[in-house]
Amino acid sequence: MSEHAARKAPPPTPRRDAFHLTSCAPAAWQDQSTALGLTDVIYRTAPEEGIAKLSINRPSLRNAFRPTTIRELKRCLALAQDDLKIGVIILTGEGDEAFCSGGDQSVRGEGGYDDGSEEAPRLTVLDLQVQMRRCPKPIIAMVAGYAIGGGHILHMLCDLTICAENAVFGQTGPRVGSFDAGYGSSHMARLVGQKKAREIWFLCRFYSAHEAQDMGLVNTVVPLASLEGETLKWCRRIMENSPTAIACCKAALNADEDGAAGIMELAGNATRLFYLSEEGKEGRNAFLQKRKPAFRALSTEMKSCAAKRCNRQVSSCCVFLGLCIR
Ligand SMILES: CC(C)(COP(=O)(O)OP(=O)(O)OC[C@H]1O[C@@H](n2cnc3c(N)ncnc32)[C@H](O)[C@@H]1OP(=O)(O)O)[C@@H](O)C(=O)NCCC(=O)NCCSC(=O)CCC(=O)c1ccccc1C(=O)O
Repeated sequence: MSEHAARKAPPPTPRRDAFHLTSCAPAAWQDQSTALGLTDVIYRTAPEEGIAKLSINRPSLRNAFRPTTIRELKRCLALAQDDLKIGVIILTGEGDEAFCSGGDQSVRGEGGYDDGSEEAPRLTVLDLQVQMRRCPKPIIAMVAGYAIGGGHILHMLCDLTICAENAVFGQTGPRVGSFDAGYGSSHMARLVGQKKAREIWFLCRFYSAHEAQDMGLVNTVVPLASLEGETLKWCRRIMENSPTAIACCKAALNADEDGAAGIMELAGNATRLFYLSEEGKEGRNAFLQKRKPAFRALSTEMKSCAAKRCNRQVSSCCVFLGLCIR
């Protein structure tokens, strides 16, 4: 085997990781689009499996988005986020030609995109980007064909990207008089590094699926015919794991890039978990019962020393803080 081929060969799957046994079978999708009155997006769910699929439905325009598309994507993402049965969300485009070719240039007006459906034309895709970052559930981009411009940024903002061999990635902003100075720049640089990010933006070249994988833009490349099966396999594996741990991992991985808003997401998870604790509930109960809270008297008889430094019984607060009061 040549040195190059050896470098390219996928590492053997460790035997104790049964990922290769996870099913690639088609999902039993339920199409919710008609009930929701959608025109630009198809919203499907497989509730038994906990998977939702949002698909941009403008294939004749390579799935370019207009304000209506973004509004529908935001609505469907909110539905998937709030649906307790859903644990993982796929974002894709209808057809094999394109994931998304970015903003629909035919409705690009003076101050933003304007298809007559919004009061004030603006760049509503930025709201969708923030919503994707804040969604506690993993979002997987399933990319066939072109992911270009604002469409490329949407795939980058997904937590994972599974793409077909026919996928093509790139920015065209500086060619068409646009740029994304937000996540489209900072997050790209985190994914591919500063030099490569400058190359992508300054040259507006297109990159193949394997080039994108080598740059760290995508997680895996599969034959087009296997794209949905492989994506479902990743979804099913995620669904086997702890949703709270995954939500906290996502918030943690976003936190440093998202500043105070990122820390807030992570900290919100900590507060929610604290609400579930005896100590958290005691504060609420004491207020409602108009008495002084007895935080330190809680659970002393129930918990043994987590630090295993003594055989004493300690309060839940000491267990959490790792304190051992001798
Ligand atoms: C994607 C292509 C490379 C595909 O090429 P090809 O397969 O040969 O197909 P075509 O014949 O070109 O296209 C078929 C048909 O679709 C129309 N079309 C394709 N893309 C668009 C589009 N983006 N807008 C409108 N129409 C589109 C095309 O005109 C054809 O129509 P016909 O009537 O049949 O002729 C190629 O299509 C291509 O290069 N497309 C343009 C890609 C592009 O430049 N996109 C816009 C980039 S800028 C952007 O997305 C900004 C987005 C935004 O809102 C934003 C703003 C500010 C900050 C951040 C953002 C953000 O993050 O998104």
